Amino acid sequence: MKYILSIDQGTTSTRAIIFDKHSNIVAMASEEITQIYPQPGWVEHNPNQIWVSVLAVMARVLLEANLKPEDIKAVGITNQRETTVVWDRKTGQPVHNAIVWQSRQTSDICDTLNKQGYGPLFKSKTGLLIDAYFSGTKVKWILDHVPGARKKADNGDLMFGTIDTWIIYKMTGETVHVTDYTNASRTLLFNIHELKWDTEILDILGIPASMLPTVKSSSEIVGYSTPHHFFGVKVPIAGIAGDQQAALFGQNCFETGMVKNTYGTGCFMLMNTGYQPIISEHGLLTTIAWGIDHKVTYALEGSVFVAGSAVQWLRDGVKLIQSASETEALATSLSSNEGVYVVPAFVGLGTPYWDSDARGAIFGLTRGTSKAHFARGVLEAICYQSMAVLRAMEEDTKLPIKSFKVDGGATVNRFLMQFQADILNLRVEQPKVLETTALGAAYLAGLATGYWSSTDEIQSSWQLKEAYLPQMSESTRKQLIHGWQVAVKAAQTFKLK
Ligand SMILES: Nc1ncnc2c1ncn2[C@@H]1O[C@H](COP(=O)(O)OP(=O)(O)O)[C@@H](O)[C@H]1O
Ligand SMILES: O=P(O)(O)OC[C@H](O)CO
Repeated sequence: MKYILSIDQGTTSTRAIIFDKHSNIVAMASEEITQIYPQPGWVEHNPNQIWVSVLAVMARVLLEANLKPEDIKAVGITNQRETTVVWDRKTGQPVHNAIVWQSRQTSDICDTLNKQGYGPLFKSKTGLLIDAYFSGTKVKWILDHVPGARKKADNGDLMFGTIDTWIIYKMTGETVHVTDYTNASRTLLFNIHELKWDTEILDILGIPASMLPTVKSSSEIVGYSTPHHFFGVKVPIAGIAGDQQAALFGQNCFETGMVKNTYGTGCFMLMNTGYQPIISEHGLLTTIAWGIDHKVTYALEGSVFVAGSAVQWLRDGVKLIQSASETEALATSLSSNEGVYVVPAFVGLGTPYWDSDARGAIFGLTRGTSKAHFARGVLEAICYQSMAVLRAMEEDTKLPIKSFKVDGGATVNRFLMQFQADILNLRVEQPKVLETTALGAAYLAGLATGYWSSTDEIQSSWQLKEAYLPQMSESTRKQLIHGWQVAVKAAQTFKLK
């Protein structure tokens, strides 16, 4: 019997997971990644540490599963998106740390580009906003700031990659320089309509095309590990996708109108919008869901910046609780929010509000307000914010929501899931395998190598753990949503400058 090994290189850790043909997890290994904060607002990783962590978790997961390297049919790779590595073609060594997606060090470059009026051009070509989040300005920053980098780049001596590209380059003995459609679509350099690197944008940012990887399908053999890097065996690397897109695939959102929402530090929501890109009028990003057999499926994406991190704030900031799981009992100890709303706009508000100056607020306090109201308010806020993203998707696409599937660490909270179903008035589906990101990459690799024959076969092994059904009356739902909208508006009007 053969297995698929997925590498999930995330912001805080690198994981390797082995799956069997029935989508079961056979074994898992993970390793933390050091967060480097050179200046306030900057976040970097050491690319060599990332690569070593990949080697380590691959070895440990095989050991854990008691499998031989020969038992692995194919490897799938999924990764934190947008994070940028630039390295020297001759030495294979990075010229700078990886600049992480969260890092704001290129916000000045973005401000300038926005002031120059480039926003609409970039959006129409890439589906994205000009923001420090995406890779393009990070590459420019490295070329502008690392001594000698620009000259080397002009001579064709530098290579750029997102984390998938970097891992594959290393795994193939520094021979293969590729990425896939999903990761390319997060760089701000890729034309999502023409499906090629955009020369006009490259010129504006001063990035030579010679640095860029070849863009491949998300499900095809892009190369083989050198035996040296996979314990004596040559194994095909057959699936690549950015982590949110991999989760969409792992959740089997194969049809238009299917949505997944991941509840972690923040929430990432993606909706399959089919074969045509939809440019949002409500602050959503247009992105590539996957490309298979050179046919591309698109998605709309929206994010809630503060979700589980507001629960962490209850625990570590105001110290009202000792563990995240306490919030569930606290929230259910009340029969309603009793008019208390928490707006956790700690870093501004994302989709569809887009108000970076907004700050958090709590409304409706009375002498009877207790920590239960705070806990309930925080959990409710995650659901109201997710609702706002979903409503934006509905308005942009005019599509009915075919399914709403959830994953991520906070989905263990049953109050949260039930309240989400109630507020959306929608069935909320939680899968048995919550490692949907790694599973998505495994599916992509397995499809390319005949391990699974089709998405139909995959669908037959996808298992539902629990479906939360809406139970709230229409009038209560309306009243609660109205309260939230008033609270958000009030939070947005509180500006000290
Ligand atoms: N029982 C719970 N109730 C509410 N939130 C929770 C619970 N357990 C974990 N969380 C939140 O989920 C987040 C962790 O989820 P995870 O998917 O691991 O996040 P990430 O991948 O973003 O690090 C944390 O922010 C934590 O506060
Ligand atoms: O590493 P994660 O799971 O926090 O995901 C990061 C996202 O891909 C950033 O866009």
